Amino acid sequence: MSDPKHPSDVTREQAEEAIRTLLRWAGDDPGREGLLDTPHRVVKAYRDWFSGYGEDPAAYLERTFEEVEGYDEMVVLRDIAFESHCEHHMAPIIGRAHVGYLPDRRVVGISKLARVVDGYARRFQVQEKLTAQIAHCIEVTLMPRGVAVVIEASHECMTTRGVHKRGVSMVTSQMRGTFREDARTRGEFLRFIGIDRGHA
Ligand SMILES: Nc1nc2c(ncn2[C@@H]2O[C@H](COP(=O)(O)OP(=O)(O)OP(=O)(O)O)[C@@H](O)[C@H]2O)c(=O)[nH]1
Ligand SMILES: [Zn+2]
Repeated sequence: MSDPKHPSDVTREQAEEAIRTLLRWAGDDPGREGLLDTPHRVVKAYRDWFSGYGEDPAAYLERTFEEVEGYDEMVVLRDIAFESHCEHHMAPIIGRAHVGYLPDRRVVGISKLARVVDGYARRFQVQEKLTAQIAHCIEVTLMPRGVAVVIEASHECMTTRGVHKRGVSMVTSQMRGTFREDARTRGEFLRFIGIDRGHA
């Protein structure tokens, strides 16, 4: 398999064989008509769900605009929908990320913050790690006065299996720089994203 963006030495044939094994292990027959193309489809789906391994999210923040005349307040991108997978069960994590930063001269094209979220989400994740990776990436590349990341997500490993608690969501946050040090800045961010009861 020669895909320069795919950072693995496993061939497509090997990956498809692994899917056939799982189908057999679940109790079905990978040779029956309805399942014949399934390993191919699953491998294709994995390319989509786990495309983050072929990306360097920091690269999205390289292009910045210096000095956006007269603007020195926080920039917030809220409700960034994402899909990820938990590293414990390989089950989907479906959620929304809210990202804010206080620019120090450099601002970034706003879509790039969503690309950073996806670049880390499309990997096997733990929500705390995902939250920290996004905050760290923005912090070290843009060097802003502060960064805030809040993620709300539901974990299918606890809604569709295990404890089976539907409707539960996990909330994580990372506050860096001014957002950590100054309660008013943090409060303003939480108000912007609509989580300001009992969090500030
Ligand atoms: N902190 C944290 N825990 C997670 C995340 N995703 C899944 N988990 C939890 O990881 C834990 C793994 O626990 P284990 O006891 O090893 O696995 P398990 O036997 O399948 O546990 P149950 O899910 O309780 O059935 C579970 O409690 C999951 O709910 C995450 O992003 N962050
Ligand atoms: Zn899980």
